[in-house]
Parts: sequence; structure tokens; C-alpha cells
Amino acid sequence: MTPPTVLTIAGSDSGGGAGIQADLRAFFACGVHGMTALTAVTVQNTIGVMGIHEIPPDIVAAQIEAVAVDIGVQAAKTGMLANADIIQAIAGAADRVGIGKDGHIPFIVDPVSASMGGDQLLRDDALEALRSELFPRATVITPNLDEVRLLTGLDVTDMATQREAAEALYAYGPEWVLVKAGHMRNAEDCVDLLYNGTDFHELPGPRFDTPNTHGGGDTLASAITSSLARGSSVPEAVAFGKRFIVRSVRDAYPLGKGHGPVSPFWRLSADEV
Ligand SMILES: Nc1ncnc2c1ncn2[C@@H]1O[C@H](COP(=O)(O)OP(=O)(O)OP(=O)(O)O)[C@@H](O)[C@H]1O
Ligand SMILES: Cc1ncc(CO)c(N)n1
Repeated sequence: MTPPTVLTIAGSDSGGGAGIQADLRAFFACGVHGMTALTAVTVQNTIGVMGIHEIPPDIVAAQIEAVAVDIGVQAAKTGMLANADIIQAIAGAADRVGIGKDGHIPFIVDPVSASMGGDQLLRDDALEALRSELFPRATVITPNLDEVRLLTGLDVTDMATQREAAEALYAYGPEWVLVKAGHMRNAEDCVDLLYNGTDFHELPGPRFDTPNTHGGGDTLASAITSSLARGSSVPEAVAFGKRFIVRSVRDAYPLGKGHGPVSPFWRLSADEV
């Protein structure tokens, strides 16, 4: 039987840990058919990003439309988007094929701005395009704490400031905001926070002491996307994504001389999360 079909709009990580490679691995482990609209080729390994080749915006839009009209997309997500022109092209293509909260296709916007090592993956002038073009179309946005700081100027250090950040980001128009806590390094646990303008949902989880969390944000967003494609509600899909990422961080493995990737391979031998 044909599995649910999902689309990632993101960059390539030559090291295979993050980006489109992480998304496809998570999609496979979640039992959905993954499709890709490539936005950039990065020259990357576990240590850092040494080069970026950006894909022309019309080619990014054409990839989205090609798979949408033939195969169909049940949920879509974004990762590294590189620049404002690419973001503009994605917004146009999304509207044409019904991706986004005003269309019928759930749309997860992960506002990726830098790699784990701090290398920039989004040009400075593209932050405004993310806020104005993609956040109002998003079913869920999934910033980490560095992205929260870039997007809102807020420094999240505890649950109170995490709630404040969720409210500030909600004002940009997404249906839901998920503020991820991975970068709250002084905290004992990893409590992500989901908000829809009225209700706060806390997603508690353990914090593993490991340097190998490369691709963690991509893997979480891909698991959420897969669950939405199966028809789950946003709180159900995010709870699934959290269970999925906890197991994937637990099973992360060392690779190269830098940060190893999280691993969704455990899923292939388990019946359910
Ligand atoms: N050390 C850890 N132990 C357990 N869970 C973690 C750890 N680090 C991050 N997570 C979880 O992984 C998910 C991704 O969080 P994080 O804030 O690190 O995102 P990110 O920075 O976008 O990821 P990436 O590493 O892909 O850039 C969240 O659910 C977070 O709670
Ligand atoms: C291509 C790419 N996308 C996303 C990330 C962030 O995990 C990365 N390091 N590289």
C-alpha cells in the first residue's frame, strides 16, 4: 500500500547527519514516503560548514510543484532555506499547491539559521522573510533558543522566558509555536513548550549528556511532519515527535572528529514509540 507522502524543503549536509539526509532517514523510520525540494548544497562534515551553493529560487519552487501535482503532499516541512529570494519562491509555490495553514496541507517551518558549530545557514536579510512570508503560513514553527534570540531578541533561560518567547513568536501568525529547549544547557531536563495562543503544553524529556545531537532539530520536525501526514492533531504529532527524538538522541553515535548524528534506527526494530 502507498504510504503517506511528505515533503522536505531543505539543504543537503554532505556529512549525512543533518538537513535533507536526516529528514529522509526520519521519514523512512516513520514509515512515510519522503520527497525533497533542495534549497542548497552545503560542504559540511561533523566539524563544520566549509561552503554553500544556493539553488536558484525558481528551481526550488519547481521541485515543490512537480511533486505536489503528480504525487501529492500530505504534510511538508522546511529546514535550511539560505536566502530571502528562496523563501519568497517557497511562499509562492506553497500557495499554488495548498501547503500551509490556509491551504489543506500541514506545514512545519523549522527556522534553521545556523549549524551546531555556529556556521551561518541563513543570510541575515532572510530572517525578515521567514517572519513575514513563512510564519503566517505555518501550522507549527519549531525554533531552537538561538533562533528565538535572533527572531525576537529574547534570551530564554527558564520556563517563564520560554513562555514569553512562545507568545512573542505566536504574534507572527503561525497556528502553533514549539520552543525547543535543547540549548538550555544549565537545565536538568529538556522541556519543549508548545503554544497555540491559548494553551501551553509542556513536553518533558530527559537531557542526555552527549555531544552527538547533530540533526536533532531536523529529526524532530520530520517526525512531527510524518505524524501530521497520518492525520494526527498538532499536540498528538508533537508528542509523537518528542518520544521519537528522545529515543534518537539516546541512540546517537559518534562520527568523525566533531558532533555525531542522532539516530532513528531504533525505530526500525520497534513496533511503536
Ligand atoms: N542532550 C539532549 N538530550 C535529550 N534531548 C535533547 C538533547 N538536545 C536536544 N534535545 C531535544 O532534541 C530536540 C531538538 O532540540 P534542539 O533545541 O537541540 O534543536 P536544534 O538546535 O534545532 O537541533 P539541531 O541540532 O538539529 O540544530 C528537542 O526536542 C530537544 O528537547
Ligand atoms: C544542510 C543543513 N541543514 C540543517 C542543519 C542544522 O541541523 C545543518 N547543519 N545543515
